[in-house]
Amino acid sequence: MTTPLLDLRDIRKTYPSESGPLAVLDGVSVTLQAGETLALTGESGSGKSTLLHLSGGLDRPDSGEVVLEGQDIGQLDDAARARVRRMRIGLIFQQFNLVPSLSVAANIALQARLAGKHDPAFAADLAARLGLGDLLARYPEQLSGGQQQRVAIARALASRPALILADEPTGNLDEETGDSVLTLLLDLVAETGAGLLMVTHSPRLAERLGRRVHLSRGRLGG
Ligand SMILES: Nc1ncnc2c1ncn2[C@@H]1O[C@H](COP(=O)(O)OP(=O)(O)OP(=O)(O)O)[C@@H](O)[C@H]1O
Repeated sequence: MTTPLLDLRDIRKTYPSESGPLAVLDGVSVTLQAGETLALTGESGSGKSTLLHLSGGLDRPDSGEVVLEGQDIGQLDDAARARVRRMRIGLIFQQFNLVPSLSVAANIALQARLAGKHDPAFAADLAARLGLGDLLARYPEQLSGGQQQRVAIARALASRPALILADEPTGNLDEETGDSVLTLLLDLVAETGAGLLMVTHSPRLAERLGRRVHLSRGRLGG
């Protein structure tokens, strides 16, 4: 059997709250193979972003394993997890986290450069496909929210990640642009053999991915 790209095993995560510990994830297990696309749905506050953060090694579970390409990244220290993230993962979060002092072109190239994988032709192709070709010399503050979101997507993809983690990646785009950006994401997953775990509130968008799981009361259902 091939090693899964991402294997979440019995993940538990609790946050402190005024009314005592809040068990956000209460035994979550799911597997993603390379080349697969998985939609994660669930009500607001159900723990979708928490699960995405754990999958990307931005946080650690209280218990359970986050196994990326055979390695339990929950066991790694912060520096080692940051390295795995830089080299293997593309993050597209709701806060775009663009660097204000860098141009669009430099923002797009940033992670790929840090990973030693910058490919100018690929970066330019991504920018063009995301409709950013005329904006490369601008700075993030000179962009609309939807344009910033597309820069964040280009940056995440430019390093050719094995795993793409996306939190409402088309949330700031109108329906038509969102649909074409999702098409691009799916095309790139198909072209590069990456895996995609995508949070969405939209059943219509979730329907376009290969598999769907729903998070409710700390557990995953189909
Ligand atoms: N750092 C934190 N400290 C305490 N509680 C937190 C923390 N992060 C998240 N929570 C709580 O955990 C629960 C799950 O949050 P999370 O952001 O994962 O949900 P979500 O499903 O992504 O929500 P949304 O769809 O609204 O983005 C919420 O009740 C939230 O208030």
